[in-house]
Amino acid sequence: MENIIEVSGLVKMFSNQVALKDVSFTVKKGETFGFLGPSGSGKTTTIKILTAQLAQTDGEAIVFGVPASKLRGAGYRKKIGVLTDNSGLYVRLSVYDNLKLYCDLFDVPYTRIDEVLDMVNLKEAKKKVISKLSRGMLQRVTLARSFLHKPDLLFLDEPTSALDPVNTKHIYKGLDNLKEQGTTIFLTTHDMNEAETLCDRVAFLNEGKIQLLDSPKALRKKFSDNTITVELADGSKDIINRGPEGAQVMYNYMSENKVVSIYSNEPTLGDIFVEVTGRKLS
Ligand SMILES: Nc1ncnc2c1ncn2[C@@H]1O[C@H](COP(=O)(O)OP(=O)(O)OP(=O)(O)O)[C@@H](O)[C@H]1O
Repeated sequence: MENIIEVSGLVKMFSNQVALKDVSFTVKKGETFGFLGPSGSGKTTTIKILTAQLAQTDGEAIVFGVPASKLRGAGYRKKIGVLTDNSGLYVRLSVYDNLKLYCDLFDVPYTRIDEVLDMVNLKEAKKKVISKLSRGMLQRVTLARSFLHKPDLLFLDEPTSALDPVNTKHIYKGLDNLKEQGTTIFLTTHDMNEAETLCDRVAFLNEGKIQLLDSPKALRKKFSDNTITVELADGSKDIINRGPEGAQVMYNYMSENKVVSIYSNEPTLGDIFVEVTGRKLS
């Protein structure tokens, strides 16, 4: 499968401080790639390098087959969408008028505005002035703007950090839609459920390096202790091993009608991150 992003040996220093020590990964066309790490681990710095807003100190960052630093032309601008905490919106204009400006910039018909506002559940606020929006509403307008022009590659830096669960779910549906249309998504988040829900693969960034990279499912399997917990009718719990011995124990419980519920002890992505790095994600 074609690689849309190829990063190898990426280093970024700010004065004497190392933000990225040695980062390497690839992102395939059409995948949703989660870039996870604790605060200050270099996620935003990586997005800025990949979108030509910052120059790396060393290493390679290739996007669409060219060095990221060369992505400045109008052709590339149309292929890439970016959501960061810098909203880039005119605070005295309405939501609609802001998006109209971006339609003009990207040569997109105004009919697209209602489509993207629908995707972020914000149709009713279209006439509101930006300065009067709540933090969550502002995040949704910024998100709508980031994919207004149907980019091939979308960078989302913590897209749901200010949203309530209903809007978060709505956004997930919208992102699924974009994925179905072939958009490649590079996503940073602190929210491990979000990563599990949206991402085909996740990379754990810590201390300037990638510590793990795989699909959430493969990581959970790799770090599983191969046990399941059985909750019994008397309120007690038994942890049993998978395999023939555990099967016999399970059979006995079942035939004595003692089983209330059974669940797997696979770790969450958050558990795995803590185990590998000894650090919490937020
Ligand atoms: N312009 C800058 N000048 C100096 N240091 C910077 C600059 N930008 C980032 N840093 C430092 O680089 C490191 C990585 O920052 P970055 O913003 O990439 O982290 P992050 O993983 O995105 O964090 P968060 O999850 O809090 O957004 C931090 O130590 C930060 O202080």
